[in-house]
Amino acid sequence: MPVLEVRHLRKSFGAVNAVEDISFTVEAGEVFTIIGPNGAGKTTTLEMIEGLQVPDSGQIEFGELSWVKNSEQIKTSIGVQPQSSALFDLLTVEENLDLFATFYPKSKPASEVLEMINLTDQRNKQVRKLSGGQKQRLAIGLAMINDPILIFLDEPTTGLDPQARRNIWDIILKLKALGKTTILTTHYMEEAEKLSDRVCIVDQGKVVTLDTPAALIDRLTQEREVRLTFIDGAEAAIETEKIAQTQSAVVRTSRDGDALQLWTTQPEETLYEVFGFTKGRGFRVEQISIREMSLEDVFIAFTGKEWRD
Ligand SMILES: Nc1ncnc2c1ncn2[C@@H]1O[C@H](COP(=O)(O)OP(=O)(O)OP(=O)(O)O)[C@@H](O)[C@H]1O
Repeated sequence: MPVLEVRHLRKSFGAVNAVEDISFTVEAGEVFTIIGPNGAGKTTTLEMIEGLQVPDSGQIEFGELSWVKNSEQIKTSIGVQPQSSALFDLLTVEENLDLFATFYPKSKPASEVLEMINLTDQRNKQVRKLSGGQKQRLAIGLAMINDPILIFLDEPTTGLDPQARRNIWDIILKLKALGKTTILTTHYMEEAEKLSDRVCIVDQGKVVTLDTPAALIDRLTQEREVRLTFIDGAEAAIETEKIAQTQSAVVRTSRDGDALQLWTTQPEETLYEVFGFTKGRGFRVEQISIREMSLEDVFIAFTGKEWRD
């Protein structure tokens, strides 16, 4: 049974249709990521699900529970890390956790949460003295103090350096290992691709597509881009391009000096042919790379917009 089911959500602010029609289900234990351009309606969608905004229409169900009938039960079983977290700067890390624990009838021991977010050594430090990454880890810790089954992380890594981002990824993976369900929004495509079981792309308040990262990429194209450069210069590239163009798997080619790009639906076959030819002619290949299509290519294909990083 899904832990969350959202059907035909709508929300307008005056003339702005922030959310036009959003439906999806989230299964237990998955990392479900919502991505989309600025203003696509991601935060409004999350806030409606989190009970912070009332939808104009549509249904939100947590298993058998709904906000209308079971708000207290839902509040104890979800954890929310909003985009801008309210941490108490003059309290220590542990005092923040202890304080948040008092908001719930049942909570996890602070020491367990500190371990999860890797802040045990900083437990007695005032929040104002923490780094940006540490503050963000604490914000996630506060979202898990009530031991929720479903955790919402709204852009948890925005503005962090690569190492601090990876530390947050570790927490998300630990939550997954514990069987928790995470709903994530992010502006980092690499993050969506690495962490998510499924990705939901929203644009202009609607779901554009929803699937596993691998399936989304596969659906977009079976092509791979092969790049070759030659030690023997442009002549080798020109001759190899001619041979490549005779193959049915090669969809198109492009050449710039001694660099050749091939787009092929069967990279392995294409490479056998190409190397058979270059070996026979004595052309030496200097570099070769094969690029898979990425989630970023999918995003651009579905929304027509460049990704902002
Ligand atoms: N309280 C509000 N009053 C008026 N308009 C709002 C309000 N909240 C959101 N909007 C508008 O609704 C649209 C969707 O906003 P939302 O914050 O949900 O998008 P988002 O996908 O989360 O964007 P971002 O990636 O920039 O955070 C935007 O046009 C936004 O300006």
